[in-house]
Amino acid sequence: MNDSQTGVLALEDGSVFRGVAFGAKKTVVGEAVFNTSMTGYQEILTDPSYYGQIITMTAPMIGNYGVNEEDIEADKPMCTGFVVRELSPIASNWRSTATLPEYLEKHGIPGLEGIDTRALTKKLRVSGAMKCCISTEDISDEEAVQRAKDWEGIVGADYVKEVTCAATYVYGPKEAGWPYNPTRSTIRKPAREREIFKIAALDLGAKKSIFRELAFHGFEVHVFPATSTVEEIKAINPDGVFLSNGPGDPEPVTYVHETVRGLMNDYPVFGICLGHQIITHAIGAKTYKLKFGHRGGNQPVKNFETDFVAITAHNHGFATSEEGLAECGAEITEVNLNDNTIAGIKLKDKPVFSVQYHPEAGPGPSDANPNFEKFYQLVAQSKKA
Ligand SMILES: NC(=O)CC[C@H](N)C(=O)O
Repeated sequence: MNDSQTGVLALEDGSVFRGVAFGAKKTVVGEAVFNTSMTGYQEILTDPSYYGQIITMTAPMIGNYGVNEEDIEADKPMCTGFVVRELSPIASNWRSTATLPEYLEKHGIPGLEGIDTRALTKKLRVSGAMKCCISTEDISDEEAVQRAKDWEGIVGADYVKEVTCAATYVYGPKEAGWPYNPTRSTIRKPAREREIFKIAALDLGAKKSIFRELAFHGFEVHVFPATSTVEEIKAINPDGVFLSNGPGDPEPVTYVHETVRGLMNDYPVFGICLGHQIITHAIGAKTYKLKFGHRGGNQPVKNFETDFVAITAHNHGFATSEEGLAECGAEITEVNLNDNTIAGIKLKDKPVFSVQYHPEAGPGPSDANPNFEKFYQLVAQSKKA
């Protein structure tokens, strides 16, 4: 390590970690969060829900299999910065087209290695998610701490408008490579010989794998920008409505709450993560910021309707509040067994349901995948009725 390689990570509480710079040469500020997934760093980097965040991976070695053209949730990395304990000196995989540092450099994302990620994670667990600055340039510890403190933070900011699509597009079984997608390394059982339903999806910062799963289950997904109006969505006469994941605080995006309020009475609705939090607000209930959030692939969720526990993928820093939920017409269907936070809700008198976790995984276990089939059946039933 020489001086030009030293980088710094500073937290708003004054803690400073020094490490080795990789990726882009830059100074950035964001929310420090940690992800406990063992693999899937490329999906994590490109998940738009990480917009505004500096991700620390708790797995001790990252970068071993490089990066490829397929395992992406968006066309470029969406997080603000990336922190690892040890960057693998070798990137080895038959699908790999570049190394992790090359990829981050190309897309202007700074990375740090050699950070004591265990100490950092413990700090975040005790104190909660914190404002953070990482720099791969030559700045002092004091300046890095000051920059972290000066950052306005994620609460109250609308990040959805930064990551939603610019125009409407269609992603159906055909676009997903039906009957199977030969560019994916796994051949998926498609929605063969079943009726294809047309759904409208509000793109709040959607992961590609969610639309892929919807398409594989028999949905032609008409993707709409987050600012689309109720009239624009109703104009395509959809069979159902889907609300995607997305970054930031669910509370300030009131224009999305209103759109969903205007659709909820007329269509079956399914929401994932931010989509779940948006349904919460649309019915008049509340969300709150979790201390340090859930990010990883091993979160146990109990479903009261099936009595099953699923191991699920999570990436969220906010959660639905139990307060006032029943009065607003919702029922809790699932809870996270680690901390009893709400992991799923449904409306008592409407075909509307949502989950806080990620049934598409990407990366993570597929235990919760049946949620997509549940939505398909809900749409099929309401079409018949
Ligand atoms: N993955 C998501 O959709 C995240 C939702 C929201 N931004 C949160 O952090 O809670």
